[in-house]
Amino acid sequence: MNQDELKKAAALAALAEIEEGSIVGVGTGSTVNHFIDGLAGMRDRIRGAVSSSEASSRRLADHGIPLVTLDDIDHIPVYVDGADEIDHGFCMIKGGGGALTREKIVAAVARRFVCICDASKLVDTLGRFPLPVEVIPMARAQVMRELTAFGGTPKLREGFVTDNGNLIIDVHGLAIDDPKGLETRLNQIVGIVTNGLFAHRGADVLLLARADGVTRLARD
Ligand SMILES: O=C(CO)[C@H](O)[C@H](O)COP(=O)(O)O
Repeated sequence: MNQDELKKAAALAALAEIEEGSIVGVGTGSTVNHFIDGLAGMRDRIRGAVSSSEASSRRLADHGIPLVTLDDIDHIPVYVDGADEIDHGFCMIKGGGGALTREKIVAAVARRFVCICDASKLVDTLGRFPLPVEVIPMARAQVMRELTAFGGTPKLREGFVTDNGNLIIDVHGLAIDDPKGLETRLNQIVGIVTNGLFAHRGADVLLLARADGVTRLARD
């Protein structure tokens, strides 16, 4: 199985996590695209979806899945999303697709976060994947100086603008031995909208695809 086939296997396994008649929280990325395609097959059994990006919204709409906004609801039973890295405590780095802010917002409204990954995403320590941060454009130089002081090497994602009209800076070389602490400290930097550490709100369930099948792991 290649990596995309593994992503698809994890994504389709997540369909079993969806509650009948519910609103589904939907993340962003190539793994989630497989999930959306699978969700289309059960669209008559859900009320609709809350999307975390324009790209996912378009794909959901193309499948005829009704879109719901957070103004219309007060909770989501299940949010399904991928990750760039996930550790054994279910803390994640997300934002490789640049949708981290809306992903964090939708995840915050969800009762359960179901993370769908191929096995290459499971790591002992987060940080080999550069940490994305979404930044207000006028603050970019100052934020880069602050991120350098954290010991990382910040690089602007050239030619990329988020769905919110902001920039993404990818921070290379961070040793993330305290994901919750770093998430909190990065949140203090003025000009950063969101950082890609999902540690305080980590995953609750991990569906991890390997060549011999998908394993369901639940947080204690
Ligand atoms: O956080 C994300 C998008 O902002 C994605 O979940 C993450 O980048 C994983 O993407 P893929 O499923 O394409 O490997």
